[in-house]
Amino acid sequence: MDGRRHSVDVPISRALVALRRVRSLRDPSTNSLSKFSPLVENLNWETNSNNAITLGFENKTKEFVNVETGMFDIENRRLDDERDRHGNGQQLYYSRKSNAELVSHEDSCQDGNKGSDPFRNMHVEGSTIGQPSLEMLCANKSLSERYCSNHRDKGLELACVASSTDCLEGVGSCNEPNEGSIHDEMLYRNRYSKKYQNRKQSRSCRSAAGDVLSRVGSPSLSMSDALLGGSSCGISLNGDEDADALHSRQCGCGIGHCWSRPPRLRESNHHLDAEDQPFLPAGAGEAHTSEWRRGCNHMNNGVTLYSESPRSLSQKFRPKSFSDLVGQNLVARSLLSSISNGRISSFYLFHGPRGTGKTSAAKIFAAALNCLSPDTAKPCGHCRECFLFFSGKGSNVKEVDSLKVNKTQRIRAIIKNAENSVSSSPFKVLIIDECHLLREDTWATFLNNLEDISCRVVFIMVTPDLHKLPRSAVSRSQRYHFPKIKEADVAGRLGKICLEEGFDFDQDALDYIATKSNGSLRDAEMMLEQLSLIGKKITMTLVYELMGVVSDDELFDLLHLALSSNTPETVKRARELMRSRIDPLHLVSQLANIIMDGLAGKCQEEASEIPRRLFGRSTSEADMQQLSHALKILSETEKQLRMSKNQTTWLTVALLQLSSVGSSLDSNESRLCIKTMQPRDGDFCSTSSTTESLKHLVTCARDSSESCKMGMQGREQTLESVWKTAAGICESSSLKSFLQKRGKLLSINLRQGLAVAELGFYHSKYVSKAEKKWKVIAGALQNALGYNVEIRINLILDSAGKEHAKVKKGYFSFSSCSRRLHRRSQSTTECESDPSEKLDSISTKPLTVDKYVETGSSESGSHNSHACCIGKELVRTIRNTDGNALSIALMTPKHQLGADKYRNCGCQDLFAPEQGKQPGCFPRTLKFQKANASNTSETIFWRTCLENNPASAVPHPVTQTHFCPSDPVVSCCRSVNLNNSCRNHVRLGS
Ligand SMILES: Nc1ncnc2c1ncn2[C@@H]1O[C@H](COP(=O)(O)OP(=O)(O)OP(=O)(O)O)[C@@H](O)[C@H]1O
Ligand SMILES: [Zn+2]
Repeated sequence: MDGRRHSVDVPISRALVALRRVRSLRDPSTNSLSKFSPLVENLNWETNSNNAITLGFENKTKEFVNVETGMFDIENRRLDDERDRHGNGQQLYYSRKSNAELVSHEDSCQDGNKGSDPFRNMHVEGSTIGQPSLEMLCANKSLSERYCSNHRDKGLELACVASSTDCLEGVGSCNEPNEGSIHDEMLYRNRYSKKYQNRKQSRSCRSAAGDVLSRVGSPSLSMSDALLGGSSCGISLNGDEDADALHSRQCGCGIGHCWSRPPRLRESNHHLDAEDQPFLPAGAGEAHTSEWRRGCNHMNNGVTLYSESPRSLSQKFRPKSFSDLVGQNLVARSLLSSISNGRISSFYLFHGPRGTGKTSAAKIFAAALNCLSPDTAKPCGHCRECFLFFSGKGSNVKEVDSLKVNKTQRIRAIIKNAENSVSSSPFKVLIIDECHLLREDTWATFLNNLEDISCRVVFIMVTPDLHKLPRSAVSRSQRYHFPKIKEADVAGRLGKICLEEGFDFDQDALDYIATKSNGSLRDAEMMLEQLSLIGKKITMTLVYELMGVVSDDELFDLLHLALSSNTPETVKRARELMRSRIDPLHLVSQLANIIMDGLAGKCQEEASEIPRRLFGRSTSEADMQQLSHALKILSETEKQLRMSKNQTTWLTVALLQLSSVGSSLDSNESRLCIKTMQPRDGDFCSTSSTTESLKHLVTCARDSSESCKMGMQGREQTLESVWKTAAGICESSSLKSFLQKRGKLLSINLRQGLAVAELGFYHSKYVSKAEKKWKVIAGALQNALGYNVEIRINLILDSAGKEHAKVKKGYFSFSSCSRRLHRRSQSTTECESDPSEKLDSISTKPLTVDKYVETGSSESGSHNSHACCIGKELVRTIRNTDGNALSIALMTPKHQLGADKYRNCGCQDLFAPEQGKQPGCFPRTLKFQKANASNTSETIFWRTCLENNPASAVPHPVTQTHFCPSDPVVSCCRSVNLNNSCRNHVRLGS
């Protein structure tokens, strides 16, 4: 029997009993299982053919993997060796014992539990653990049949099919009198998992065995896990406040001094060597080991080491060799050749987008560094080092939680321990994932020590955010960039996975997933997994449904309607889509993608079809312009949608604007519209496409062209619907009906997150009523739009300058005052980002029309000529930088008033005193000073931009209001700079 593995066929219940006994073998003096740790470590489980599980108490052995069977094959050697050293100086030996001795051992254990220390005088040697003895130990033999099944057929080394409760029943029958049952233990642990953490420290041995046992009860338990319950704890948790749940599962051994035991049989017991020295200091944390192991049952060579099934496709198909790494050939080649050339650096930095294989590559590289194979294809997966690594038993490679090493002492200790623990293995490798989370001082300590680190210690830091790392760290590392994985590679990998997993699929669907994965193979695998769980064939429709995106056909349809200004249908279709499933943000990005493809069609053959599908004919330069304009609008809209609560409305607004530039249906007329929009020096200067479009929206309202009318219809609808929504939000029903009947939303102008809403009321008394309720109205609009709102309340006059009950379409509105409502958070940010916005945010106070200054300008022929396209009469309002209306200029002879009016209010003609001109007679260049204005920056200039008299232009001070009556749209530019171009502007009327 010597030199053979000693395994006995024993039903699982008995095995549990045996383990339970082990659990009960605490050293009463130290509450530690240390003396028996080898017993636990060397438990060997196997299935046998008669529905039983073999439990073997092994001696320390020389072990290797039998590649054919995929099993551990352990050559037992008698270990007449000192296994442990008890605290009282007595030595504990064990190897084989007669059954009788074993029984007495058990008895003594029980005795021990009753108070005496059974180990003190124990000397177990040369005994054979046999079935009879275990049967004697097992209280309930019949349970064994229930709990065990033959898993060899399934290629599993060990899996207990019994539920954990069942297993516990069996165990329960063997409860020691003075120990809580495992059931209790688990309940306790479940309920008080936190407390358990602390408790664990004091009674680590007991919980360790408990761990082993509880995991035996789990259907997903792997043999290796059971074995690793002890051996995987490369980190001693003793005294570590950071002990985490992972450790409660993994590091069950709690055998504090198993690390400090002097190494024996170094060559033959490699994985024990690993434990000889704590590679990491207490609390450094070891992460993901179990995850790594979980994925290890699909090694390249087909060796199945673990029966536990991986939790996800990602885990299952985690690359185990450089050849498994997809799309990172350059990195793989470089790392391999550094190994073959023996040029190993002590600090590697793997960076790149998420899910591109950085962590996997780090592990593969670590394994390759220690691989003993003479081949260049490393890691081989066969040699002892590879086995230890992939089985999770080795301790030469550690993955460290960056949050847990984030202390100067810790990182120092890690380095020190790594140095000290260098053993027969070529390298000690530390992988620190998410290393951008390390603090500056941790980095500093690390870098300071880097020079002195042994050449056999290798650090691999992994991060997706290189820019968050200190420059000094980056420059001292061997840097490897992991680029996004190409779509074709992702699709190829998905195809392989599908074939291997037996999924039914359409290649189109996989291609689409690849496109959507943004170069992250993990994202693609996750998506594939979700789709596979639906249990149908993986098709495009399924992908669309799951992703909440619309099909290309639907997209083309919608885009075609929008671009051809088919307003009613566009609105209808957009609503349908958004009502059904689509996320507006998704839709915007899909539309943008199609347009980009269409624009790329000029150079890409396959994409050239897109404009054709959109415009229904071969495309012109104008179409391309329209597409690029549409793209701008969509990109603006995307930003707005992120801030908006009312995404559907804004998306509809955006769609209706897509046709606003150079509609292919009616490009000439449309260009007319655009022409009126062209900003000139000193006029509008916003480059925002949305603002442009909204200007256009307003401009088109006055334009009689057919295409503009079509667009107008949609815009009116949208404004109406926004107004309706806003009115609906008002609580008071009288206000609701007042707003609906007496007012309307004339325009909305978006500007840097602020929606300037022009409201029109048909009578001055309504205007004053609206004035009184401005806060409620602004609040309602803010809710409806999801923006900070500035409202401008306008009196709508008819063409004869009279107030009237109903406004005619296309007529001009007159500004009277302005209010602004800011959401606090946004206004703060805006103020910080843009000084000019500070001025805006000041005006959160109610604003009043402080002075009306009327001035005649009859001699200005250009006024009238331009006014004709907006109505016969024109009133212009001048506002100060706060948006307060300072003056209103009525531009018709009928309303001409003498200069005395404005003189009365503190305004004066700029040149009149010097040039002897009568105030009011020189309307081209006038200076209005706000009454009682103490701050000269509030000086407002009103300049008529008569092209035939440029000399009338005054030099612009830094802050001024600039009117340009030659523009049919009344404009007020604030904060005009010296170059005569606006930094900011407000539209006063439309
Ligand atoms: N290049 C790749 N080749 C093969 N599989 C990959 C690759 N990249 C990612 N994967 C898959 O994605 C999973 C996660 O990969 P990994 O953790 O290595 O990515 P990562 O770049 O480190 O991501 P993160 O930065 O989020 O940690 C792997 O288990 C594997 O299934
Ligand atoms: Zn190897």
